[in-house]
Amino acid sequence: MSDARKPSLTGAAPYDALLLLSFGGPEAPEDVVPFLENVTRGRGIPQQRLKEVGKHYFLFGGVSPINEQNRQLLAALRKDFAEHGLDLPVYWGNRNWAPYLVDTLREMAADGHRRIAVLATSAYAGYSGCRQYRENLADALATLAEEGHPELRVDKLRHFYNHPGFVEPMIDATVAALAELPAEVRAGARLAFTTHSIPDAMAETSGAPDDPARGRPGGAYVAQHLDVAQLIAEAVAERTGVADRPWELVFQSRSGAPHIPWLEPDICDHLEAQHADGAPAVVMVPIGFVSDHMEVKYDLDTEAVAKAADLGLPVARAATVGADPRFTAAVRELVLERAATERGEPVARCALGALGPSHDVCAVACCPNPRAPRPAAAER
Ligand SMILES: CC1=C(CCC(=O)O)c2cc3nc(cc4[nH]c(cc5[nH]c(cc1n2)c(C)c5CCC(=O)O)c(CCC(=O)O)c4C)C(CCC(=O)O)=C3C
Ligand SMILES: [Fe+2]
Repeated sequence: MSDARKPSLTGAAPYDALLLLSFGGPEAPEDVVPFLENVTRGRGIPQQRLKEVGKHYFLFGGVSPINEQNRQLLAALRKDFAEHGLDLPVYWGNRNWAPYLVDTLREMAADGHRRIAVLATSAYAGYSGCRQYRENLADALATLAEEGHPELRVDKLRHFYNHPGFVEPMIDATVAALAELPAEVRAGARLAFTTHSIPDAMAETSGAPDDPARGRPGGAYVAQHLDVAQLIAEAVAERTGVADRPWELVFQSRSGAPHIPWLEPDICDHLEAQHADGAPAVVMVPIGFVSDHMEVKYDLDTEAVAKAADLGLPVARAATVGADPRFTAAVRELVLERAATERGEPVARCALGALGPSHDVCAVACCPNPRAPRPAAAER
């Protein structure tokens, strides 16, 4: 640990609270349709796709695992902070379901909080994972200002995709998933790193205009995922002694109209191609997600697993980070790091891989809204 880092990681001032900001999901069958309406309002998702996605939720009793996972993360963060003497209350609010962001911010204001650090449960750059959350924050702040709290300030913490507290648990999970495969296919098993597909155009413009990850094909979204995939593949090679295990970044959970290009290949097409190519087994590693929510439970554990069974291709799926203690420690470090920065103190930023630590404050032109420009919070 560098000298610049140690003395500055002493307190959360100027922050007086942390907000865990997430997607939200339905918790009962009657929640499913209103939830999907919240998600897709004004976003041009075909009715047919909505019906289809509704079925995924009904298959699980209308309950998405995401809220329970966020409750667990919230509890784990509170425990981690308490154990490390960090006296910083942690709140939770969502974009698409209760507890709604605006209600949580109202509660935070009523509790006297004014300067709020925000952790979005999305590790990478991009409109859906970053800017849209900042637009949601701007909307909520506007409402709170009308209600007599114009003084609230929110700072979104930097992208954590390349933080060791996010990457290291995924390395362990990949090694564990390999061990679940029949012994005879383990050494030959290939890795399929998966993330949410997004429209090509959204991927192209993801990140800051001056981001080192930009200026090459794919934009920041793909470049960041490739960096993480490379890190995990290298570490897994070292841990398993298999040096040349093939890996690829693939995509899942495509929605949107068929004529609009989204990132490919899809995981199911990829499994088919791998099988045809003679792959003895595939481990799916969902690096795009922080918990085993519906995109993982349905699109991978249900749909992709069924596809693999049809093909007779052995597959295993690596766990997501969830509430791993290394991840909660990383969140604490990110809060303390940003707090020190805001106080004007020097601080080293922890990051693995080739791209370096991400920016603290997004540029106004970061990850542009694909539909129409809208105000976003936490930008310069
Ligand atoms: C990049 C990205 C992440 C990863 C980053 C992050 O984690 O934030 C993510 C996460 C999630 N996406 C989720 C659910 C949905 N996403 C949808 C639709 C869309 N996602 C998109 C992108 C992303 N989405 C996009 C470009 C659309 C098209 C419409 C639009 O431009 O907005 C739809 C509509 C129906 C459909 O699938 O077509 C649903 C239901 C859930 C909750 C799961 C649960 O309930 O457990 C989570 C965590
Ligand atoms: Fe999504």
